Amino acid sequence: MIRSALSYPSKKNLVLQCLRRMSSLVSTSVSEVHPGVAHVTMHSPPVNSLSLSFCQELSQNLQVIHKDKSIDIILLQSDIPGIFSAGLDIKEFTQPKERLMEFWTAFQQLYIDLYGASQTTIACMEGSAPAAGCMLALSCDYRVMTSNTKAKIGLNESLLGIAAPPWLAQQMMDTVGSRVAELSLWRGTLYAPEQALAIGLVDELHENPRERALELAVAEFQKIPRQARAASKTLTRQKRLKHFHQERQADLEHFVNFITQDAVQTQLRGYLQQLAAKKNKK
Ligand SMILES: CCCCC/C=C\C/C=C\C/C=C/C(=O)SCCNC(=O)CCNC(=O)[C@H](O)C(C)(C)COP(=O)(O)OP(=O)(O)OC[C@H]1O[C@@H](n2cnc3c(N)ncnc32)[C@H](O)[C@@H]1OP(=O)(O)O
Repeated sequence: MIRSALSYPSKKNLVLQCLRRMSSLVSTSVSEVHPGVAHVTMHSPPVNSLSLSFCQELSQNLQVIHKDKSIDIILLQSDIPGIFSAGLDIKEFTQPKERLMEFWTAFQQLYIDLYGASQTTIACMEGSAPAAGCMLALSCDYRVMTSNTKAKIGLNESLLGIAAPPWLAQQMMDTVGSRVAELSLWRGTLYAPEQALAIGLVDELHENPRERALELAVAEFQKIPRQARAASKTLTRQKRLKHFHQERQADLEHFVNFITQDAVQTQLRGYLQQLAAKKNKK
């Protein structure tokens, strides 16, 4: 589905046009909402879970935007009410080895494309962001979350019988500090907005995260010279990315070995059943 949210007469932008054509196939759309500011909107019902194709598409869109010098701020959002992203598509974890490898490689690439973006990125969270949904938010430079207490954010992997990969755990540590991250990781805590703000997992709460993110982008962030924003990001993220590239293959092997264990597969099937049971009770 294509979003044509061009709300002002912008100059012809071939890259964005190309993105819109690509986006018409699947579940992300890109639109320029203000000069230099692009919305990347996730719309993969019911819950924006990150399947192989969704990861690949989001990455592709980000890669095209990275090359577009006219865009210097990306606002990542969802158009599904109450949901930012439910994290990785759990059904992907039960696939054969070849597919698991492709899936994890696409997820790693998404991390590189979002965390490593030279543009300023803002996560506009109007709903929940568990696990890899939280990874998307942590990879952005700034996080605005709804104040609606139904929304939750955090790394709940342990409750599925798995653990976050080291690079995601590191993002959490970098954001909230080692001890809070450590407790959050083993407890699998999902935080309500006020709690998330209190520990620094999000930067702001707002009734309307999209409106606030656009205001921040235009009134505050665009006033800081673009090259200075990008250089500051490099200071804090380059070392992490370099390490990630060195460990990427080992991370892939570790994931496949871990996720294919019988005990882990049993836990994951149980978790999927819990989700289905919860839905049937509604
Ligand atoms: C050191 C070891 C390293 C090795 C690494 C190993 C593993 C990788 C580890 C970590 C990386 C990241 C992992 C993940 O992201 S795992 C996913 C975690 N996500 C969740 O736990 C979220 C689960 N979902 C929910 O809590 C809720 O659905 C929601 C998001 C709060 C929304 O609630 P709502 O009430 O609106 O919807 P429903 O619950 O009714 O769901 C609707 C529909 O969607 C299906 N669904 C929900 N979430 C997922 C999902 N993540 N994947 C696949 N499907 C999902 C749900 O089952 C319903 O489906 P149905 O067919 O019944 O309509």
